[in-house]
Amino acid sequence: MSQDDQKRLAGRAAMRYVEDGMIVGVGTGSTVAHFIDALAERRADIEGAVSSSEQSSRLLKERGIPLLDLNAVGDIPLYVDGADECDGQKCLIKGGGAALTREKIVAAAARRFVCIIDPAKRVDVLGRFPLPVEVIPMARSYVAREIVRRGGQPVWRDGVVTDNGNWILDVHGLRITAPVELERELNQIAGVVTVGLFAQRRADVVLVGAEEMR
Ligand SMILES: O=C[C@H](O)[C@H](O)[C@H](O)COP(=O)(O)O
Repeated sequence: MSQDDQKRLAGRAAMRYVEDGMIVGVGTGSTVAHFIDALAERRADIEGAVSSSEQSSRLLKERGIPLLDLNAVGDIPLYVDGADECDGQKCLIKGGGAALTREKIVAAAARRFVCIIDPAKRVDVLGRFPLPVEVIPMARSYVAREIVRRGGQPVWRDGVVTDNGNWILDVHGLRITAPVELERELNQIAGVVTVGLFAQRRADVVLVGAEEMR
């Protein structure tokens, strides 16, 4: 089974958490694209979707799913999103697609976070995937130096501008054994907008796309 098939199975499996009349928070990425396809089949049953990126907003619009403004809806019952890595405590690395900030906002506003991944994303210790950090452009060099002081090797994702007009540093060389503490610490560096560690608000449910889901 291909990795894309595994993503499709995970995306479709998340539909069991979607209830009639619901407002659904929608993440970003190739696994979420499969979820959006499945959600489109039930678009008449739901109230609409709160999107976490311009990319997902486009997909949702193309499939006729009403887009809702987070400021107008308050808390949302369900958020479905992928991840770049997931450990045994449901802590995640996210932001490989640069959507981490809006993803973190929608996840924070959601009562339940269902994470959809293929098996390659599961790890014992987070950090093999470089940790994305969104930074205010003028702070790039300062934040990079602060990260080096903490043992990381930041690499600027040159040419990428986030939906919020900011830049991304990908931090290599971390072995993240205390994700909550690291998330808190990196968040406090001036100029950091969002750390792609989802540990304080981690997933509630993780669905791993695999053959036995068929
Ligand atoms: O910024 C992107 C997001 O955090 C994605 O959820 C993450 O990169 C996983 O994407 P994919 O499902 O394409 O592997």
